[in-house]
Amino acid sequence: MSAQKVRLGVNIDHVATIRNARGGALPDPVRAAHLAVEAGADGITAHLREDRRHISDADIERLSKELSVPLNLEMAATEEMLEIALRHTPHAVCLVPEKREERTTEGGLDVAAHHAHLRPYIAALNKAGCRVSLFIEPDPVQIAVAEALGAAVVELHTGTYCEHCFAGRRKKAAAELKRLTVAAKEGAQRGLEIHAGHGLTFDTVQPVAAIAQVRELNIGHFLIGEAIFTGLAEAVGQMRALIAAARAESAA
Ligand SMILES: CC(=O)[C@@H](O)[C@H](O)COP(=O)(O)O
Ligand SMILES: NCC(=O)COP(=O)(O)O
Repeated sequence: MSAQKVRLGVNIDHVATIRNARGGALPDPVRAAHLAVEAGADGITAHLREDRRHISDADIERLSKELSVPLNLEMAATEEMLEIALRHTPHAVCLVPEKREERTTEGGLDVAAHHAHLRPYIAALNKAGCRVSLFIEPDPVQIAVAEALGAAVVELHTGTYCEHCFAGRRKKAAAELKRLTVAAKEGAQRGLEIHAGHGLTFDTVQPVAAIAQVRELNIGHFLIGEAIFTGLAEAVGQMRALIAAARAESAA
């Protein structure tokens, strides 16, 4: 059986984190985006946070104008962000939960709890031609609600799986991987496109890439960190190769 390709979306947020540490223009996250594309990224992901701690409005404007690959704009489901998304109409909008005091995204968006707010919000994005993705936990209720809300895509949160891996909690990691696998199957059966991401590294990516229904992985923090040591092109190329190998092996 031939393996279907898993797209790699490179998240460039943390190039902007380094830039913002000094308040100037360097390093330029848009330059990193172009480099990632040259190295084989199929798309670019950028999270415009309410507090603008990394990606800025100007970055989104430049990415929207300059990219030759799809832009996946991650954002909280606020009125301010809706206005920005409708102005730029990126290829995809991924709705994520956001807390100002968190260090990073701590889990999936509870689409079941927020369905009344999300229904018209997603409809407005769909109407504008944006492909709506919901960043959720690998949970059957969340999957069912995502479908009912009219999202085209769910991005399954892999952060818990990665944390268990790093801490050496092998049984818990295996259980979380199972949850991801079951959720991916359930989502695909409901007609949703399955993406996954958060916290993935060279060591954790392959079991997730091997899940048959996964079509796209979004990876950022690790790749930008690895780029310090090997360069971004090498880091992206190595990640691409690991994903392709895992996919080929699972299809064999
Ligand atoms: C939603 C998500 O997983 C990404 O946005 C990622 O977390 C990078 O952004 P932060 O590091 O600011 O959370
Ligand atoms: N949605 C996940 C993403 O874009 C990248 O997350 P991370 O690799 O920076 O943790």
